[in-house]
Amino acid sequence: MKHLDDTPSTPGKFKIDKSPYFLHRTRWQSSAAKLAFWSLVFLGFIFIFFYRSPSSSSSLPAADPSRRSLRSSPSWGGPAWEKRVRSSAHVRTRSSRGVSVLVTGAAGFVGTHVSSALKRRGDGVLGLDNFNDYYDPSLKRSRQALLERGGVFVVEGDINDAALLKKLFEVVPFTHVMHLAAQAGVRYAMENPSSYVHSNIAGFVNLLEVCKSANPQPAIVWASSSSVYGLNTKVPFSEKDRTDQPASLYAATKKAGEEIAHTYNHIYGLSLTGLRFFTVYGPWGRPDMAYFFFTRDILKGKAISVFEGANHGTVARDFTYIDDIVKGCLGALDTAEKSTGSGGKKRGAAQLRVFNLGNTSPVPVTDLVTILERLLKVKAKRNVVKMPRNGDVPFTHANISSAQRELGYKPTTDLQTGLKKFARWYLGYYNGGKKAAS
Ligand SMILES: O=C(O)[C@H]1O[C@H](OP(=O)(O)OP(=O)(O)OC[C@H]2O[C@@H](n3ccc(=O)[nH]c3=O)[C@H](O)[C@@H]2O)[C@H](O)[C@@H](O)[C@@H]1O
Repeated sequence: MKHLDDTPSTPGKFKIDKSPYFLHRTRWQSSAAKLAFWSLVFLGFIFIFFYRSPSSSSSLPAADPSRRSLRSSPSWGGPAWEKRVRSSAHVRTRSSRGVSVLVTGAAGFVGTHVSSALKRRGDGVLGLDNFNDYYDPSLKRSRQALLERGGVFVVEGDINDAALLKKLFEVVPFTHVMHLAAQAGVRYAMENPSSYVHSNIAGFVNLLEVCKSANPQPAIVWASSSSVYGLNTKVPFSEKDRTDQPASLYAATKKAGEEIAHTYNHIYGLSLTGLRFFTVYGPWGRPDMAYFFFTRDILKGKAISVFEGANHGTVARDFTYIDDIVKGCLGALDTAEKSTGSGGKKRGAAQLRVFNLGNTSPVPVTDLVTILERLLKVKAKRNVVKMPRNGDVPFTHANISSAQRELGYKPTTDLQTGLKKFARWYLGYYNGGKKAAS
């Protein structure tokens, strides 16, 4: 699989296979032939309906409510589907270290990059994504198309769908789960709080329930967030610092995830590693993030709001480039110890870890805008406004010594270099900025 930076990425460039075929005109010789034809079509429909119906491929009783919700979700199941699942999750590397990973949120920004990196090195990867419309789903579909060309099948489904998750574990004994599916975004939590509870808490618990019962249990690496440091003022943020003052509901759900991870590790022996990502950016990124929509608005000539802190204080972020984050994720998977339970029973103490994955050099948001202006060759229309009370924190700064020591994590991309790669991708994907991101 090619590296994601090098991939031609304009949505219009994805070619739909158009196999040449010919329509043969058939002259019906008799009405008996017509009758036979339509009877066959009818029988074909009946066969497809029963064969592909999930209810025919699951052993759960019909009264199970999770199965009812399944009826409204996209269809899954059946031998052809299982074959695709198995083939995508098949380990191709000759090394005995090859892993078979279920990546949730695979059509998301980090999920696409991690899935692609795992596949490139020969690991088995199966993606799962619900393709929700928090941001433009066509970007997620483009990422999916990219992954599928590289041999990664992305199953369309939700982490709250227990029957689907169980089925996936029945088909593939995943050694690892890379759990990246989440409701992201700090500010949106004020608009749609329940979506955070649904994905980041209920969905996570549902996934852990299935993992704890799986035999063998997988090791789980999952995305926490730098936002758990909340109102902490001690810098740089270390994993030992307090995280009991979240400033947003988003942060609170990620913090809750860390506590939930502790519980499942303690009771069931699940091996769990949480990664606190620090403002990840790069090609194929998230349109809800500032660097992304600043780029869109600068190119459109639209004014952008640049936040400042109290008393004209600087607002800064420890922006971290996606390739560095991917290396951290792979380091976490490679050093994850096996879970110790089986079939829901703990047999010994299991690994429980949390790491900062940041860049260790915070950059003011005003500097981010200046770099974008230089790269896009367009002057931004800046409105400097007081940071609204919407869950944002004034600055982040990671201490990464723990990840360095345990995962071999060493970020190497500064903001200037990373944004250059992002801008190149953005201009290619959105046709020189003429086709604006939504
Ligand atoms: O590191 C993290 O844990 C989090 O990083 C980002 O959250 P954030 O750092 O707030 O990233 P952006 O929303 O892209 O904001 C970046 C900076 O731009 C500022 N900003 C944002 C929006 C705006 O209109 N103007 C503006 O100046 C923000 O205050 C912030 O300092 C992600 O959106 C979260 O999902 C993630 O968990």
